[in-house]
Amino acid sequence: MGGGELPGLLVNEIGGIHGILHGHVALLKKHFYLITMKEFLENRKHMSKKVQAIYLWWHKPIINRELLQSLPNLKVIANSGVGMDHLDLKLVASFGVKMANAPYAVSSSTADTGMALLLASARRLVEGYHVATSPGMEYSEADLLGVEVTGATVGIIGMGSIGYKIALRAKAFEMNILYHNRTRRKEQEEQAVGATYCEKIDSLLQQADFVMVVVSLTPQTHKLIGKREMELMKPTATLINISRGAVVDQEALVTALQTGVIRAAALDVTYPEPLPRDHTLLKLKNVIITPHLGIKTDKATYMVTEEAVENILAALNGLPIPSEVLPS
Ligand SMILES: O=CC(=O)O
Repeated sequence: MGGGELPGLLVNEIGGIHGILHGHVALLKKHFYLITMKEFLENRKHMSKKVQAIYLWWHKPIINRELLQSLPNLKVIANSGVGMDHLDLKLVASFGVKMANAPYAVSSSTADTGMALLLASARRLVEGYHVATSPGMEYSEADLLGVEVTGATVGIIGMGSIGYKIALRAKAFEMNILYHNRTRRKEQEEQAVGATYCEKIDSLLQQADFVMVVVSLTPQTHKLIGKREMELMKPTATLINISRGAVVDQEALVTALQTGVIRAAALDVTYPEPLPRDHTLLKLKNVIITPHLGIKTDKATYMVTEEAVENILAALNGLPIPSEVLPS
């Protein structure tokens, strides 16, 4: 069995779709005795006492009451990303277990995903790809006319670390920047990226050519962007969502895209993920969808593991957890 004195870390699997990447195993093994869910389930009695921490990779393993009840020595659950909507925070806290996310590691790569979608939609990259790779395909010049990004207005909803990095990038593209956030950023921070605060989301929606949704999914932000909000947007505006699918009312979005209420959408997140094969969103020409590419770069995924290691070690040593998440 092995494991020595190292604290036991439960992970869903190594490799595969829901498993930590092989390149991270050495880093984790330096600090922890790794236990996969398969090993745990095969030898539950022995393993359950060893587990002191869980590392969630893409929402796995699934944390429920039964699992929490079976882990008497569990002290902390560390997430490999920033969004914690997949976890019942109150339930976990009721077991005296701490939680942490990884906001620093993900901010640049996720902001890049947002900008990539903005540019791809503005300049009709996907339609252009189909034209270029289908010789003989009929199209008119007008079919590929895009929207000029320079001088356009981006409205960022959610100005946390990812939103701020989007503003930095938008500034480099000479865009006008509006933002909405629960709390206003400091004046120096606004000035550094040239961002203007909109206290009301409505005024941002009315002015933006590109609306970028970056908020976390909470009961307060569920379907934050619905029919009413889309109708406030300009008919020439594009909606970009890199947060969670459920922040946007997807039925309302389909109608808005079909009836010209808004120009286009670019979505890295949907509900469910992936969408069923026959979903209308997959058939609309004015939509770009990517499979939750968010943080997925080699560097960012490694950094989330480093951030998780830091968080877990702090929790196990009774020190303040750098990115602790508390139930609200
Ligand atoms: O989706 C990615 C994250 O929550 O960091």
